Amino acid sequence: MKVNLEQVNKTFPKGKNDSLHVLQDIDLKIEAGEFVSLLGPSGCGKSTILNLIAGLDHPTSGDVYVNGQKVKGPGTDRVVVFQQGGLFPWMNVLDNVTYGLLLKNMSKKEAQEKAMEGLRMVHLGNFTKSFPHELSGGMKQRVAIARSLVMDPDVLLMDEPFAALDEQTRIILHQELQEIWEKTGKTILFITHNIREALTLSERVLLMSTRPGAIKNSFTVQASRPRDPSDSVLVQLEKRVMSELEEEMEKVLKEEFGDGYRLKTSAVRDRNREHMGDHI
Ligand SMILES: Nc1ncnc2c1ncn2[C@@H]1O[C@H](COP(=O)(O)OP(=O)(O)OP(=O)(O)O)[C@@H](O)[C@H]1O
Repeated sequence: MKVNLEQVNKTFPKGKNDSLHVLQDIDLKIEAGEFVSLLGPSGCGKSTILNLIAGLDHPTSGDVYVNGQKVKGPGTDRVVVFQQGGLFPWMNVLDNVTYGLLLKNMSKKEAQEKAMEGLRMVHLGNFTKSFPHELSGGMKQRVAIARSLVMDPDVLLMDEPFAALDEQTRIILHQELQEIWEKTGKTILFITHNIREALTLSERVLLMSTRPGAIKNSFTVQASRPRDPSDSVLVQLEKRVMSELEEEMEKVLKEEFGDGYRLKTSAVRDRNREHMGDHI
């Protein structure tokens, strides 16, 4: 077992005397080499789970294990790729990717060779001297992915890494990430709001219920790769996931707008398609 959460609860303090129960009794297992997506309505605690695995925060109760070891803080066995790649603007692409390796006391020559390998994997071998401001959003995220991969983490944690990108770029990055996953066999936990994105990329999609977040259902995606969104397996699965996600979204909206609120059932579907460049 690569990642294991056992009965994890997380509560944040809210104001002086109140608290917010964000995660409830989360049991989550990810096998070595698995690509798992975490899908759920806004605020259900997806990023909180990722932060707990990354060791950026601690559970209120329950335990988080990576490689059988209890997570006590951040470690080089786990790397996070965020929505904004967080590149150093004053460093060129090669230096950005080399940076973490030099911190591991690798020689400059070896670090640069490894960085070049990572950059070639994301097809940016010709952009080593460019600075982040000279790159498109998609290229910046590819540098961020290369920077994470060269650290050779056991687990790659991706928190909506493509959410800020345009549709075409996102589709290209989906292809690249699938290739990277197949080539490296990394264990990946990928957070997204987007059903199609989750189904295109993952072997397993975990659907979370609204706050306090719990794992509501797990869907195994058995479509062949490279994935084609029109594959009948994916289309059928998308419908099932969508109807369950709609239930959760309706709960969130009722909380926000009052009990009389009814979600138009097409709204989630249209939003997902719009996100994925499918303007039907
Ligand atoms: N450090 C914190 N202190 C207080 N509340 C927090 C903290 N971090 C997250 N929360 C709250 O916990 C809830 C879950 O947040 P989280 O970011 O994990 O949700 P999410 O499912 O990733 O949401 P989204 O999809 O909108 O990014 C939210 O209501 C958020 O406001």
